[in-house]
Amino acid sequence: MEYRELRVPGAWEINTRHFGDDRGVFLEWFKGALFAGASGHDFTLAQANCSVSAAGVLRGIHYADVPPGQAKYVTCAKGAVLDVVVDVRVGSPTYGQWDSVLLDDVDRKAIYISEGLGHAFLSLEDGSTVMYLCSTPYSPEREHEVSPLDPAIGIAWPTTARDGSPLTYELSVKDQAAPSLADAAERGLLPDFASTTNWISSL
Ligand SMILES: Cc1cn([C@H]2C[C@H](O)[C@@H](COP(=O)(O)OP(=O)(O)O[C@H]3O[C@@H](C)C(=O)[C@@H](O)[C@H]3O)O2)c(=O)[nH]c1=O
Repeated sequence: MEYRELRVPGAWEINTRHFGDDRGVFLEWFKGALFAGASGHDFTLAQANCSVSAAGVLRGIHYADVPPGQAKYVTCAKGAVLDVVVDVRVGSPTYGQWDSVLLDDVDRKAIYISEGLGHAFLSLEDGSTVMYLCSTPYSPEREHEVSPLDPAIGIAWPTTARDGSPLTYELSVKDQAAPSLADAAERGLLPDFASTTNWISSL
């Protein structure tokens, strides 16, 4: 396994090692001790999620109030998604910046998104199946969203699917109504960088 910190500090790309044989393939996509050693983040599993999305489905940008926040360790078991991390931590040196990792059933990478960061993904194929481990249980009243199409963030979402066909973005009603990053900041909805990093280092 190889770990690479992304342009947004607190987010990592994880490259997995594949063992292929006549039966198919085997791989480890999460190893707690190795990951903690590489990243300094001691990930404790509280919940595991799965979502299945048609091509063009765009979920996010989502984040949870810190503390405790919700760290996520994400992979794509089937299909392909462009997975994006956005720095929504007010006061962060990389505030408003984003980075992405292609998660698919070929490279079988994973991405880690620490507490206080925004997370979104776009499905590039029908039936894309995203599996993610969460550090805290779902708490709807503590979960927030920022528009994934906010031009000030400027995420370069792909316009074509894996097979080259054009994509029409499909967002939930909640995500369609999500504020811009600037609006969320003005309304005091965003995590604070200093308290987030203090909280993580106390874990
Ligand atoms: C996220 C979540 C949703 N739900 C329910 C609430 C709702 O009825 C239904 C669909 O929820 P949502 O529309 O919020 O699902 P979705 O838009 O897929 O939300 C997810 O997006 C990605 C980008 C993330 O990072 C996740 O943490 C999560 O926020 O599932 C749970 O029961 N548990 C959960 O952990």
